[in-house]
Amino acid sequence: MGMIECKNVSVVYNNEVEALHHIDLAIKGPTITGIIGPNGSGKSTLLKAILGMAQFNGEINIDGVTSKKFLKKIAYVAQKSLIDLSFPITVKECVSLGILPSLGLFKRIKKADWKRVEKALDIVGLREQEQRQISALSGGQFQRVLIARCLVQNADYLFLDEPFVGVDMISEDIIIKILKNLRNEGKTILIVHHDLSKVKDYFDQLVMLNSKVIAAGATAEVFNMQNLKCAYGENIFVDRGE
Ligand SMILES: Nc1ncnc2c1ncn2[C@@H]1O[C@H](COP(=O)(O)OP(=O)(O)OP(=O)(O)O)[C@@H](O)[C@H]1O
Repeated sequence: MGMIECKNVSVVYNNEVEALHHIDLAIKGPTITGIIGPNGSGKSTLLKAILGMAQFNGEINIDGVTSKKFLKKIAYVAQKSLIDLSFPITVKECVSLGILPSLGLFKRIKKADWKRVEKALDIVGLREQEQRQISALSGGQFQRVLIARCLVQNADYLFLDEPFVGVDMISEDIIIKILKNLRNEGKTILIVHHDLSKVKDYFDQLVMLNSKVIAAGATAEVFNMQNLKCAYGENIFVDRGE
């Protein structure tokens, strides 16, 4: 239980940008695994490939089964920039969307489900804000709403893309504590992350990317100067014109 395997996975966008190059990985849960690497190194693409949102060559299995059959078991929070905050919906309604994947077509949300929504709002500390519009929240509060939605979904796998960007320290602390609890309950959590200062505190495993896998494994073994230089070496920024 809790094994994500990528075998010889490559992703090429528009026949020209090779975002991932022959990725071989085995991530064993329960874990909070950080995916780090410079801009454009394929971090988001790796999550999207596992989720079936990016076309790939190679093979991706979860618990030994092709990942496409697993989509219901993965809760996913995309990069914040991709989410429409102006959508007119309350905090509580937004969290209740996490119930939909497990709900049959045209079935209504039951009382017990609303209780789960309320419990999730308690955990992220937003119960008192449940009737507010999401557009009125701070970045950190909104990220907590998205975490609450994942809690309601009760997925075995949780993928978060840059969850701490534009998030205040209090929210970040609340979120990381929740994630550590989830890991301790047996979940497998993958986080795309760019702030290297927190890596040792947050992640028990790391995948260091630069289109290829530079290193992967326990944070204590992978997070060293040699690997960092290999992943973040000067040339990559120049090559990509950034
Ligand atoms: N939909 C797309 N179409 C074309 N090219 C894409 C697409 N998505 C990503 N790319 C390119 O693929 C490469 C990897 O992108 P990706 O977003 O996976 O990297 P990243 O490491 O998550 O970057 P960042 O840290 O900037 O978010 C980049 O060169 C990017 O420009």
